[in-house]
Amino acid sequence: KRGLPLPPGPPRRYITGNLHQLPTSQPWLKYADWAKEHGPIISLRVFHRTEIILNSAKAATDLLDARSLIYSDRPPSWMATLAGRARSVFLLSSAHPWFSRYRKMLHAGLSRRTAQAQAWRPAQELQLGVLIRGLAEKPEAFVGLIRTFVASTALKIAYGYDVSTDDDFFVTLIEDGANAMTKLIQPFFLIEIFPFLRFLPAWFPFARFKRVLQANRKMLDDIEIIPFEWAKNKIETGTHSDSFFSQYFVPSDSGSGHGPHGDEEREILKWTAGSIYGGGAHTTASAIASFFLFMSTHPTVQKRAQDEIDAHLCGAGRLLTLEDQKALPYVSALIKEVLRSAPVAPLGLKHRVTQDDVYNGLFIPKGGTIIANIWAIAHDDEVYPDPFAFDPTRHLGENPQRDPFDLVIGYGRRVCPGAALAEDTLFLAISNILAAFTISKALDGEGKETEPCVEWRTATVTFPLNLRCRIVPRSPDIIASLAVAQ
Ligand code: HEM
Repeated sequence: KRGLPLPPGPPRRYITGNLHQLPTSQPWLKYADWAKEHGPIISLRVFHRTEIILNSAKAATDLLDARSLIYSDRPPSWMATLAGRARSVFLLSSAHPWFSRYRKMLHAGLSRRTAQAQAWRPAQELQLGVLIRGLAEKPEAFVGLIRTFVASTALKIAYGYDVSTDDDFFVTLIEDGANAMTKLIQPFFLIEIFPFLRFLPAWFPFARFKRVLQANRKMLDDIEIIPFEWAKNKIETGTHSDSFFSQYFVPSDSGSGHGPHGDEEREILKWTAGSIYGGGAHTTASAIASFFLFMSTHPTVQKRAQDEIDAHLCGAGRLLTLEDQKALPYVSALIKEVLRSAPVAPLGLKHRVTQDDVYNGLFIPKGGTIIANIWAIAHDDEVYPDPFAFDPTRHLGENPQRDPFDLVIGYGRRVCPGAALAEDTLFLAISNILAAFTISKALDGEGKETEPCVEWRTATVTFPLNLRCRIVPRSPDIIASLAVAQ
């Protein structure tokens, strides 16, 4: 195998490889350009590390899905290990004995088919009411309202916790911890290339990362520990409400839970419950925010979706529920088109291959990092003709184009365990926002429409940049029905 060529890619320098060419802004665009030049699978080298980027759905599913047994590991992150986060759901090695236990627990707790998942409906619908009322009262604050909606949904489902205000204690705790982690990892990336640096003593001049880590360690640990202790206390005092946490913490002999039996199971519950906010909040917020942007730029699409909803509701001023989904195919197609046009995680999360492999005559070396360029896959004109047109009808009819949902939620044994929950939350939020409001371009000081910025932030989970819209109520009935329900 080792005699075969690596996937092609841009020319490298002798020692540093492609380091000088790594794009710092929206790297998925540059990778897609390189794929046009070199083919759908490209490789980059940074010092001695190889990164393989898969830019087509076929390559991603052939390798990450069909050969998932060897393609589902994560590249080790020394900074994350030093920060005590190597056991987080997102980073845990697929070879670790806890890996399948995490996956099983999340699958059972979040999958749509289980009875447990039905228990999340009231939480989703309650938070939805808060969102719609908030949009009616303070439309200019819509970005904050979206963030509160997803945070409240995630924390209610994970721990049974009610988010109270905009500066909620748990949300601030988790967000500050996650921001600190991002800031910690980026500037010290050399430790990932030269792991021996981790042995430097903290006082050593080049070991500033160790001192910074030590200073932040407690804040990072608190992300999972404080909600864990809060939820545990609620159960012990009999004041809890049903949640993912309570289902696994309440003892199995009580008849209502699956109770953890020891320290190890509690530790597993700590990480899995923590991953619901970590995996679900920013991703769902990103998709809802992109929906607002596309509605402001595509009034005809918005009108067609609203007409479909109005015809279905026949004047009944009520909230739409998941039972209405089947009757609203255009709205469902619109949601797919949002996820395709603006993939929430344009490069997914990195995988690692655990054995030497060969694909189409190309050598994929053991230990190589594998990246699915989800953005390129979702904009591949062989799968989605005219890929930059925002057109929900591509997902309708007898021969719909490939369902983007299957391509944007990751691959193989790492596929997103919250996908069904995300799909339900997005349907509830988007269909009801369309029923109750019309979204258009923001107005300037003279009352004229301004052109929106159609760009997304460079991050693992992206978000529209400088998002501004005008939101006007169109169904006072729906908003009023919420007040009555309250
Ligand atoms: C629009 C919404 C969402 C999108 C597009 C999305 C997408 C993704 C992607 C691309 C991955 C990486 C998979 C891979 O490595 O191949 C992932 C992982 C993950 N997602 Fe989601 N996600 C969404 C919502 C959610 C929700 C609501 C939750 C939790 C309730 C969640 C929890 C997770 C977790 C825990 C992982 C890590 C899985 C692992 O490493 O084994 N996600 N998601």
